[in-house]
Amino acid sequence: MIKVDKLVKKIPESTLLDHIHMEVEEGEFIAVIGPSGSGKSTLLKCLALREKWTSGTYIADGVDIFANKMTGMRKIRRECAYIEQNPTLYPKKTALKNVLIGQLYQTPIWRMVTGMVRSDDYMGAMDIIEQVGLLDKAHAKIEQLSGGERQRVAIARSLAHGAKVILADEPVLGLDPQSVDGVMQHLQKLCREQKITVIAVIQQIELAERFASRIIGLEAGKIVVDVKGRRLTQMEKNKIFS
Ligand SMILES: Nc1ncnc2c1ncn2[C@@H]1O[C@H](COP(=O)(O)OP(=O)(O)OP(=O)(O)O)[C@@H](O)[C@H]1O
Repeated sequence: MIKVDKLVKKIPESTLLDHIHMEVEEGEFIAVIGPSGSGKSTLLKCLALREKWTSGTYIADGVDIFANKMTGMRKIRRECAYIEQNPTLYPKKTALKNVLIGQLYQTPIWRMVTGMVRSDDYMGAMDIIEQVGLLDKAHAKIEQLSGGERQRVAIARSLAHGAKVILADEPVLGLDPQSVDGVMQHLQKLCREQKITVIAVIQQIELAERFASRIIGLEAGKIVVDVKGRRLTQMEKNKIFS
């Protein structure tokens, strides 16, 4: 579904990503791990086209993104959602309103201007809120929600926006253990049940092993470990955190 080949990201002083090759299937839950400064966030931003690539090829669902610039970029913008650590949400609006705002991207302009919400938009947003386990918080304002719940609203908003791939940058950093499990469980469920693809930067190896279907280890901008469906060996951990 996604094929990245020879992705290089350079800045004048150094090479941040060095010949990254990855093939990602629909419904995979990939945890990207690695030491600080190894290029994890840069990788996610490059996949979301928030960072310019120095070179490389990027194919999504058979579309060569850089060869078909306009359609390719539109496809990535629409289908690949980048979720920051502290996602920007409207604090005074409810979880439902925030998700509906995501959905409005797919709504005709006149509806956005008039603010008219169709009942099927409302139902769709509620369905998505249910998928991330926040039905009981749908009418709560963002400022009343915990960090983990806000993360889940951001995930729901990107799904409402039509995302098929969620690129989450440290979605559980700084959350309490219960919220960490809640966010990870819901990401896992989206992959398994909705065939959403998740690529998330996860700092703790134990969490990556418990929830992700695949672990990619980065070190100095290179993929040094790529394993599916199993724990890391001590040797693999040493390779990443040498
Ligand atoms: N736009 C930029 N200009 C200059 N240096 C950058 C830029 N973006 C990232 N870097 C540097 O590139 C390296 C990789 O950054 P990145 O944020 O991708 O690492 P990371 O693995 O996500 O780190 P952390 O775990 O600390 O968040 C770092 O040394 C960072 O300082």
